[in-house]
Amino acid sequence: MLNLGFIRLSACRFSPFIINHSSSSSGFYSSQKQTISFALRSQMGSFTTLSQSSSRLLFRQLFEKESSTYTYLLADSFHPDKPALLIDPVDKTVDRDLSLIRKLGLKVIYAMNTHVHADHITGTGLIKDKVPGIKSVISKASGAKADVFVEPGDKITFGDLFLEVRATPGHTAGCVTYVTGDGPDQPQPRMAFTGDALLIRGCGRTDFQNGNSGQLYKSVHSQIFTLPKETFLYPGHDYKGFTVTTVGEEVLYNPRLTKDEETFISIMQNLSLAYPKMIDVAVPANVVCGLQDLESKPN
Ligand SMILES: N[C@@H](CCC(=O)N[C@@H](CSS)C(=O)NCC(=O)O)C(=O)O
Repeated sequence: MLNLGFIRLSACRFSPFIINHSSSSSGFYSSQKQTISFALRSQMGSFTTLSQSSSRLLFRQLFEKESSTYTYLLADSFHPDKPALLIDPVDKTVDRDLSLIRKLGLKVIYAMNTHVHADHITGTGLIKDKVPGIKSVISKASGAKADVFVEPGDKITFGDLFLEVRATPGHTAGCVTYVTGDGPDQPQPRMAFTGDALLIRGCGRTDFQNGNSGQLYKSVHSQIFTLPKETFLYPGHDYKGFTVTTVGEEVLYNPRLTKDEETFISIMQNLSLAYPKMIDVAVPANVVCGLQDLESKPN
């Protein structure tokens, strides 16, 4: 088990305002530790609280419109270095993302991918060119190049916060979901960055890159649906304008994954989706960290 850092406990401060994540929208700021006291929770896991601690976790959901991809920026804003990471950066929006990171005074230490993408080129290679010392991260099972290879159960630490790695294969063999830490000083409710394993009211397709519908069904059920129902789920894409969901919502309303496994496999076999337009360019680039034209550069 890899632990990429040291986790320290820290004190919490409390500020009395109301936040309702169930109606949150893109770019909303998430919190570090919402207290459970005075909380109202529905069956779907939407969550309203009348008090919360001030924000250790700085969180931004960023969008790349051509591929409808979400990139996520997370940082420990209480730590003196403000260490930050990006999940699933896109080549076309690297300058925007790095400019935001500079403006917020963050030090980005990891550029992470949930999997080898087929529809866009990762921004990781460009970011490595522009940010000295940053480390690229991907799962060992992906077979792609990176500085750090993660496996299920590993922790990725940034300041006093961390992400846990869960294997969610099926869209690709190496797909992982990054979940915020479990513990009193980690953001509550937890947040899971599901890549293309789970989409809002959908899931990743399984018809290329060693996709496997049965594996996707089992991994989502065992690694995502077992999280607390109020856990926020942030997908790698959305094609309908949605931004966030919860475990509770998807367990009730996901039109594919609420079915039994046999029906799910049949649904997936009959999706008849067009192949991603960029697949022949994107996959070869992404297995080398988006650096296919820069082979002399480090990964
Ligand atoms: N039209 C887009 C690709 C759309 C697509 O296939 N999305 C993937 C995730 S990116 S590989 C997917 O799994 N979709 C599932 C679904 O149900 O839509 C393009 O040409 O790039």
